[in-house]
Amino acid sequence: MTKAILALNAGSSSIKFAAYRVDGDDPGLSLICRGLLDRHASSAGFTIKDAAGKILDQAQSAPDEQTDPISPLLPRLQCILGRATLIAVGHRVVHGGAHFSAPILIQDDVLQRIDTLTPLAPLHQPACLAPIRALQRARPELAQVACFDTAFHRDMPSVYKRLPIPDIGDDIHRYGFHGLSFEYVAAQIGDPQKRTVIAHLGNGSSVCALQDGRSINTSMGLTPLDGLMMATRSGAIDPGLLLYLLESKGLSTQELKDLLYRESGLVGVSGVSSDMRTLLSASDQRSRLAVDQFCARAAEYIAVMAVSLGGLDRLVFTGGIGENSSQVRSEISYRIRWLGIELEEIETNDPPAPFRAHAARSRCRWYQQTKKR
Ligand SMILES: Nc1ncnc2c1ncn2[C@@H]1O[C@H](COP(=O)(O)OP(=O)(O)O)[C@@H](O)[C@H]1O
Ligand SMILES: CC(=O)OP(=O)(O)O
Ligand SMILES: [Mg+2]
Repeated sequence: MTKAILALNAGSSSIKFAAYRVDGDDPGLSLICRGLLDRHASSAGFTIKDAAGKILDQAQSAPDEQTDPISPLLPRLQCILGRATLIAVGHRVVHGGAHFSAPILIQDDVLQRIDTLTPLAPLHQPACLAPIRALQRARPELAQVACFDTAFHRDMPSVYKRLPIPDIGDDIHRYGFHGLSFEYVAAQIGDPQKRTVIAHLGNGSSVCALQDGRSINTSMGLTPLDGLMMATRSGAIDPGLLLYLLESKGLSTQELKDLLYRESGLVGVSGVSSDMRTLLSASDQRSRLAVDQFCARAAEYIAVMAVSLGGLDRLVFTGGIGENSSQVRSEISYRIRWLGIELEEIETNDPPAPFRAHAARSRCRWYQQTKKR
């Protein structure tokens, strides 16, 4: 029997997935297909491509992703898998809280614990849980495994992990997110002795400082609301503003949550869109300001990470914006040119695919993860 496994990454604006054939007993994996289910209103739909990038299946309108994002895709996926039998699914789960710092087989108690973390990641935990529950109903025989974004940051030193507040609970500290992405990039680029900052710029954005291949600091904290300005999230903001809005402007907790998680960031400043593609092609002042602010905040946090590392040897861009927008990469790099880095695009096979190096006239090397959808 040919076996296959599915990897699912439920992000805040998309679900990405990839199916792999499990080859032999010594588990080698070969990519069968990969896909993207886009939740943006302007580009909603899904695409499935084979390993060479050829489109195998496509539809314009996204399935009802809130209630059941994945079941409508299953028969289409099975068609592509042919006679290969799907045996397991690995899920990216954004918050692992204090309980989970390694992948775990999902059983009812695990599911409940993941759900209790919803207040700490309200855009993400429900988006991660929906496909897990849908697959439990549709394919109860499948093994489902949760892999946590927070796990990569578990050994951050106390100076960056601790929140500067009194002790109010062992589980209240900075966690950091996008860990699966950072871990993958770290493995791909090698040379762990280099002081490296990875900028994951997507619908959610964060940066990570890597020393000896491990996370020592990152811009997100207890929740994925901290740090950089994002598509719909404010990022770090004066905590006094929150008290003022609650006390003096009469906002309810729900209104405040919506404001910070869904109505701020690129969409809040531009008043137009949360999608960087739309803003880059717009010419109005507010869209321009939103892009400038996004780049300025990203540059500021890269500099913060460089302080944690005591310098910077290498900067890596990844995520939907980081991979695809040379304009954003250039604008950010211009703002941190004083760190002694210049952006010069060169193509090289070193480091290995899927990275393309941008390098390196002075002390820093730049990488871009190439499009592989
Ligand atoms: N060519 C592009 N230029 C600029 N931004 C892009 C481009 N392609 C995708 N993006 C941005 O990437 C974002 C999605 O990032 P991604 O990391 O894929 O999302 P998620 O956080 O949901 O996983 C989109 O909202 C869009 O703004
Ligand atoms: C943690 C986070 O912000 O994830 P995403 O980029 O998928 O929104
Ligand atoms: Mg993402």
